[in-house]
Amino acid sequence: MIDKVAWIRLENGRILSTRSHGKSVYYIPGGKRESGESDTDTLVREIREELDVTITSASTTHVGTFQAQAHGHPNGTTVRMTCYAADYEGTLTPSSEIAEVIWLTYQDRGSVSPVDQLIFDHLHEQALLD
Ligand SMILES: Nc1nc2c([nH]c(=O)n2[C@H]2C[C@H](O)[C@@H](COP(=O)(O)OP(=O)(O)OP(=O)(O)O)O2)c(=O)[nH]1
Repeated sequence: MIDKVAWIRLENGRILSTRSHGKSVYYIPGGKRESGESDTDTLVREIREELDVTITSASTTHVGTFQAQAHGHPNGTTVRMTCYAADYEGTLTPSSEIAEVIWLTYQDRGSVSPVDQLIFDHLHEQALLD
């Protein structure tokens, strides 16, 4: 089980997503918990690493926890994404490992990983994602 914390950032009915160099599938920003870290610790650290902005810890709101086959891993490897909405400070600036930052809608569901498809379904049902 891969344990990840992810940032659900919705603006104008679109969700902030990233694509790493050499990949064709978009990911919701976030990453793996390191030992002893809280959800918020992981979220703040990973989002600073990926996008050079500071998540406002006090604003984090749990959106849901979703799990599915981990993209790019052998069959049977599961990724669990604990998802939070949160405000941030700074200017979104992709790190060198990120090729593209993009705002996706539900129409892009076919271009995201299996766990993100579950998240897209949830957000669309809640009328948060266009
Ligand atoms: N961040 C993120 N990871 C995702 C998403 N969807 C999805 O299947 N994953 C998967 C991809 C990998 O199969 C799995 C774990 O990735 P990995 O173990 O290769 O992660 P990594 O070394 O790059 O670690 P990290 O930077 O994310 O902490 O997480 C997503 O939307 N966002």
